[in-house]
Amino acid sequence: MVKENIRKLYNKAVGLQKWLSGPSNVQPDGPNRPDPIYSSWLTEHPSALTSFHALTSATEGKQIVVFLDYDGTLSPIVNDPDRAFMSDAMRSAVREVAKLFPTGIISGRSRDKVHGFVMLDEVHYAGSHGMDIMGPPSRLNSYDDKYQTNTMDKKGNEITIFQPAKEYLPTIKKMLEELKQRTCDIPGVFVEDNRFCISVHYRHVLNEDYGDLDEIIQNLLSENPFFHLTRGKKVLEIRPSIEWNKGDALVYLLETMGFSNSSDVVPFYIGDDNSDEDAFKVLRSRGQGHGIVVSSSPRETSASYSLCDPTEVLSFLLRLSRWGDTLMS
Ligand SMILES: O=P(O)(O)OC[C@H]1O[C@H](O[C@H]2O[C@H](CO)[C@@H](O)[C@H](O)[C@H]2O)[C@H](O)[C@@H](O)[C@@H]1O
Repeated sequence: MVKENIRKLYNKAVGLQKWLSGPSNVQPDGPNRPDPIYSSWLTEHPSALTSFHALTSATEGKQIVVFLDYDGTLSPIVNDPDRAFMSDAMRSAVREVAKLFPTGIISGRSRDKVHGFVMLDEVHYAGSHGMDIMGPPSRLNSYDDKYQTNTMDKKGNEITIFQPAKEYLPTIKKMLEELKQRTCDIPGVFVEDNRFCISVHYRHVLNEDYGDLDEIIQNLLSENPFFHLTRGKKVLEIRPSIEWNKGDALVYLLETMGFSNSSDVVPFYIGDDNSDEDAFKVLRSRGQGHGIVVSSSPRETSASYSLCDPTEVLSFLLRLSRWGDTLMS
């Protein structure tokens, strides 16, 4: 009860601060304008950069595994989803990290699209919010064989593809076409095919048209009751209602990497959006590793640490690889 009241007060304070600072995102204040609410949030979710020593010293003798979200984490949020490119510096930092620690990228994008942006063969990919995983070769029999295929990648390496929403693909394709057709008269809508889920971007939709878009989506969902809606940054996402999310993908990848029951593994998960909270929750409930939320304003999160933006993510990854290098030498 007391905890609940504190949470309500905290939310009110955050709401009040957002209202005072206008409609745009609250940015962390520079050194000249200390932001008390952000500072107080940082005491709960310390910067992974300033806490780097604490974060890594507890990993001695253990295997670090790195999980990364894509949009808003490895690339900045931009107006055009097709142009959310990753910088060469970020790519090289991820490559260096992946040489030292097993690394997976878990994105809401389709697996092919996120691979196309990242362009690294050193990492494992999970697209469609974890519903399309390309991981190490797996003989895991706790997962249904009908969703798991052992195959070879383009370079002849053994891999496993795990697609727990496989049977919904034909319906998703129909829904995608329906949505494109039904929203074509609403200026600014962008319907993105993420293979096992559909992203409906409304960043460029006028406020007065939003109601029409919402109605179209609600109608489509009532015609397809086995699907539900989740929300991200100016995006509505239609997903099959299976019990599978980024947190499950993290567990699956850990298992296929050979760390299923290991207490000697420390997973780091870095992400910025609502869907990443599923992974933070898994780490918290397993009492394992560290969730690191990318956010420049206070928000409710199950992550323990924070980074302000992708630039800080880059600094963190560079530091991690430098630190990892010293361990190897
Ligand atoms: O799980 P993620 O890798 O973070 O993907 C989540 C969604 O990210 C993309 O949309 C977001 O980023 C766009 C580019 O910066 C931005 O324009 C959009 O407003 C954001 O919502 C992506 O386009 C979606 O498909 C992903 O599901």
